[in-house]
Amino acid sequence: MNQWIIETEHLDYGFRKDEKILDDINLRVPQGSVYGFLGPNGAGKTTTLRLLLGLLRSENPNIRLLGRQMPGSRIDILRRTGSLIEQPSLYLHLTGLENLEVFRRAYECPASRVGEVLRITRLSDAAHKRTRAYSLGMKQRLGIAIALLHDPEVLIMDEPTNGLDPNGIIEIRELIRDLNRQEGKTVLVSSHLLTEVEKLATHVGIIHKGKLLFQGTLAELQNFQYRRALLEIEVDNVTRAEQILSGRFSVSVNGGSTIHVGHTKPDEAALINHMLVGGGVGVSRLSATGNDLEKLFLDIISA
Ligand SMILES: Nc1ncnc2c1ncn2[C@@H]1O[C@H](COP(=O)(O)OP(=O)(O)OP(=O)(O)O)[C@@H](O)[C@H]1O
Repeated sequence: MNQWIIETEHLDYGFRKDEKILDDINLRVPQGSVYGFLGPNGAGKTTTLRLLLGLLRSENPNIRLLGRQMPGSRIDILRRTGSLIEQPSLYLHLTGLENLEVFRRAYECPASRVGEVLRITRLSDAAHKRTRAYSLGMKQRLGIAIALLHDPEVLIMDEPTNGLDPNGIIEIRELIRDLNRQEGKTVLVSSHLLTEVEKLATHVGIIHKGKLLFQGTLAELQNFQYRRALLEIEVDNVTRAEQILSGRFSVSVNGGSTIHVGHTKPDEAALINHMLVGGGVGVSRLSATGNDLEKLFLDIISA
């Protein structure tokens, strides 16, 4: 089978004839990955995920999940795919366990699966509590538990941490990590939070205004970022600092007492500081700019 668990080829979509909400999206989600699908509000994340799941119909559906074509093999695909799009639909007057039991019967899963998904989502202790009394994070985890009932190979989640407090965000992050590493699930998860994706994803796709601006491993994204990173250094002798560093680094003087050193790797800051101080230059400030994903993301979308 193809190494891509989820794949789209030149996927376009518009809600009306003359609009393009999605423009030439070529998603490549590798088997075993946690793929962070990043983009600001309105970028087209939910629309893409709905198309993948057959919840929206494209005229030109070049979509493959698990090596099968959507929507032609929809039933087959959905048997092997779990999803949480927006809020889970729960019966609030029922307990967590009763909710799971309703869906378990509907999906015709073995009875033993309920206890397993409660354990995986760390809801065993709350199983007998009415879901009305669940926190938002617990409701999300129960939604994920429902999505896991039929033991899918792939999980597709749309902004599962939206609206959660920091603790709830950490719990969902840990759950996704466990699902990937311990349960072997490939996970496609959308988010508008770069910091979240950075902590969680092995692969990243960045979407903006319906276009996929970047796709690759997290390391590739970070390499791209380092090429753009600058070290900003405040020194007491700009001329001397430039002499010391320019044989080895790309240095520019930024007026006054500040120099910029480009193309530095994260571990080179200490070496640069050492070289300057060793050469008799006083360093009063040394900081990395453009060295976080947030900045990189802004660079990409404004390019
Ligand atoms: N049912 C619909 N009818 C018409 N336009 C829609 C519909 N659903 C979404 N859109 C539009 O499609 C674009 C992409 O929306 P989408 O929900 O896919 O973005 P998103 O990246 O998921 O953002 P958000 O996080 O805000 O949901 C937006 O401009 C949105 O207004």
